[in-house]
Amino acid sequence: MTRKTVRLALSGLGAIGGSLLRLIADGAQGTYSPRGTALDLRVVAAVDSSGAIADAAGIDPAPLAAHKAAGGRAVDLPGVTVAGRTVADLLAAGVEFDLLVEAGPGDLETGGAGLAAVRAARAAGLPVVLAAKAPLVLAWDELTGPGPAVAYSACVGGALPTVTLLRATLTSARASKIEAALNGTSVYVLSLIEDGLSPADAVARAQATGIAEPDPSFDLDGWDAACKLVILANATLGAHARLTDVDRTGITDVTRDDLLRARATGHRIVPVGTAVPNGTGWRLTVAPVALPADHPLARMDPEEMGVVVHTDVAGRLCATTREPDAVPSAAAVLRDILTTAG
Ligand SMILES: NC(=O)C1=CN([C@@H]2O[C@H](COP(=O)(O)OP(=O)(O)OC[C@H]3O[C@@H](n4cnc5c(N)ncnc54)[C@H](OP(=O)(O)O)[C@@H]3O)[C@@H](O)[C@H]2O)C=CC1
Ligand SMILES: N[C@@H](CC=O)C(=O)O
Repeated sequence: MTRKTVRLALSGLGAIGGSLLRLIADGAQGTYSPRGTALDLRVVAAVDSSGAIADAAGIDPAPLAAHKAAGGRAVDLPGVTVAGRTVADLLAAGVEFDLLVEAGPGDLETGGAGLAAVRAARAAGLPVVLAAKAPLVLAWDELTGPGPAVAYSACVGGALPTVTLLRATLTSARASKIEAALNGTSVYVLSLIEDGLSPADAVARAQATGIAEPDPSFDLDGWDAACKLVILANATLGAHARLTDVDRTGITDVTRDDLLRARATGHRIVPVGTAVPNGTGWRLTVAPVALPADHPLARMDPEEMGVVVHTDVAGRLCATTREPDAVPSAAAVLRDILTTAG
């Protein structure tokens, strides 16, 4: 049997990065890639807002996760070498790794440190697994074009393999409409508001689970859902869409009265990203929509996300995922690591 050590650099050590470290520490990956290679995952470098650290022998993932969960800075972890501030600094310092995981914050204007890290890794010939969506949305053609692999399933609905599912379905069918409720925070927050929580308390609850973005307006104003819709449409419909193509309305104007009134008429207001053909391309919208109560996305529980694809010959496909915290998305990152590196 083939056995392989995969040296990881992990950029971003928050909800996703920390969950991933714990999954690796627990051996949750089994030890096999989908191709049957036995993999030993070794974290040899890590980056947070304090800087970049490295240890060629491997940074023990459990103590690093515990150190971060306790509010520590990566550069203060005992026994590691500090190698600058960024992934590019790691590479310039000669730190060797086989794959970059990018799980830092997203900057939708410039791509920020995340896009810079992805570019540095790929320029060095290294594949990348993304949890951060901004690099992909801003540089779709570049990151999905020639060059080292970029895997991104965690960017489009956590552990729900939306891209794989839609690509398989659309191999022999044409989509007439895609509906995607893939911003878990908005679904959760609206459910809590409907239950009587204030918007501020509902957002605080979402933040406590680890699913909300560092800046929750990224969720509440529909940016995260718009990113996911762009990625989904580009990956499965060949849409060549950009963020500016999405007609976007967030959930901040939805009141408890709106939610209760919808219920009283047999509907539920759900934040939905929709793609429908508009002649030559696709019209993309993100907005809270009053769906009939028997619609698959209206039947989701507060911790679920889901996607529905309406097709010409393959029927209507629906899939949902229940994700009460960041762990399932970290599992999606792990799945991409095993698939890419194995
Ligand atoms: N949370 C979730 O459920 C999901 C999140 N994502 C995406 O994953 C990414 C991370 O999300 P999440 O873990 O929740 O976010 P967190 O805010 O929990 O963590 C962000 C991490 O990035 C670090 N960071 C900040 N600036 C930099 C920088 N310049 N270089 C490297 N690291 C930096 C932070 O450092 P420090 O610890 O020092 O503050 C922190 O460790 C986001 O892009 C998000 O959209 C995708 C799927 C699901
Ligand atoms: N903030 C996002 C996290 C995953 O992408 C969400 O709420 O779905």
